[in-house]
Amino acid sequence: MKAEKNLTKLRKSICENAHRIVIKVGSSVITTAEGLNLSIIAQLAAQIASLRQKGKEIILVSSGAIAAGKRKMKFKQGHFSLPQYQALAAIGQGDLIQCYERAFAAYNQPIAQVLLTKDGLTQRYRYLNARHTFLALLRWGVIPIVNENDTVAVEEIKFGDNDFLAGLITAMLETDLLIFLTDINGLYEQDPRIYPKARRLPIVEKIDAFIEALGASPPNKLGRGGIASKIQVAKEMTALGIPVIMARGKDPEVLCSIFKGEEIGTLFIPQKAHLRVRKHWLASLPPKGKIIIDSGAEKALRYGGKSLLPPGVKSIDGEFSAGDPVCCTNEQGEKIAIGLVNYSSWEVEKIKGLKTKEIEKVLGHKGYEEVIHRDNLCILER
Ligand SMILES: Nc1ncnc2c1ncn2[C@@H]1O[C@H](COP(=O)(O)OP(=O)(O)O)[C@@H](O)[C@H]1O
Ligand SMILES: N[C@@H](CCC(=O)OP(=O)(O)O)C(=O)O
Repeated sequence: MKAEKNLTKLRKSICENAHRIVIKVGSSVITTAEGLNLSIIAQLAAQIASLRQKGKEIILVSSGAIAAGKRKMKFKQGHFSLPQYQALAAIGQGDLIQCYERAFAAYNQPIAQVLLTKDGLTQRYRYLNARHTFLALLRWGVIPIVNENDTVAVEEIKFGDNDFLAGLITAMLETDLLIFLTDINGLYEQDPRIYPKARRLPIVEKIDAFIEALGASPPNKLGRGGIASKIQVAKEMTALGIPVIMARGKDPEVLCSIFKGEEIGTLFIPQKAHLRVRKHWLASLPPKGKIIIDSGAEKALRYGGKSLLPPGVKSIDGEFSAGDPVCCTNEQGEKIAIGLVNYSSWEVEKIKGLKTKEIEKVLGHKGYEEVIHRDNLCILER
């Protein structure tokens, strides 16, 4: 009873404090065998509009273009080649966005269509452009409605594309919460299609081997990645400190219930303090010294989310102890990041430019591979 009460409290506090939220809607939620399910779309729009009115920032990642394309072309279920799926997505995307446009217009809620590819986001300037565009939309109170740009995304269309895309956007925008709306009320301890008596897991504290093994079940006909991609993304997000909720999107009040803290679906608990909060704190620390890094390390830190390793260190400035905050700059003196350093200044002086495996030989001990671990680094915006 006490545990239940605590769980409700936890859910409530996560949802109440979540300001920026990514909601991913699977094809299984908004489509039927005949095409798009307009009443479900209307239902979701009503709930999302009410979250907006409460001041929440929402990014909606929605599948459904392929199903809409099939309806338009009057194709029955059948087998399609990859280019045909891509063509169907291109045909259906317009319809999908039109349906959302109409549904949100009822609440005077502006929306924007954003088509992305995962690999596009790994390129530095595209990543930054996408981030800035999203932030501009959110500042204007617009709901970005995102889908994979299926025409160019060959690999992605085959496996869990939008689940991963939702994860990428969640991390890119330092979102407070990711919600997967799918056709089932959360994660079950066994595949419920095979074991109808399987129990739902209301909470997952850690994504361990048992939870990961649940991902072995194949997706439904309409879905792409199935439960596996959701578990994988939940693992990545909770490691960043972002909670994830998985629930049934067709339940008429699903989002309202989630935000009331009701015990529905599965809550994946974050593994540490929210990245944004922690990084905010890091950025506020007065640096004790300076580490000058080369252009390869600058790129790895800024755009790769990587740790700072000894080979990337060119020189140091000032004296600091292990655990102190230090500022990383490039060779032109531009500040790149602030982080908590694993080694003292004299140790960094000795291991700078070396390969990681040489640390022990030079220092006589190797506590860490990284000079600064990425979890302890806050990249400064340009
Ligand atoms: N352990 C499990 N718990 C919950 N659902 C599971 C499990 N194993 C397999 N599934 C299936 O995964 C499906 C959800 O994945 P998917 O079809 O890809 O949805 P979406 O279209 O929302 O991305 C559910 O319908 C469910 O039948
Ligand atoms: N981009 C495709 C979605 C593919 C996809 O990820 O589907 P799902 O597993 O249902 O989220 C479409 O719009 O149909």
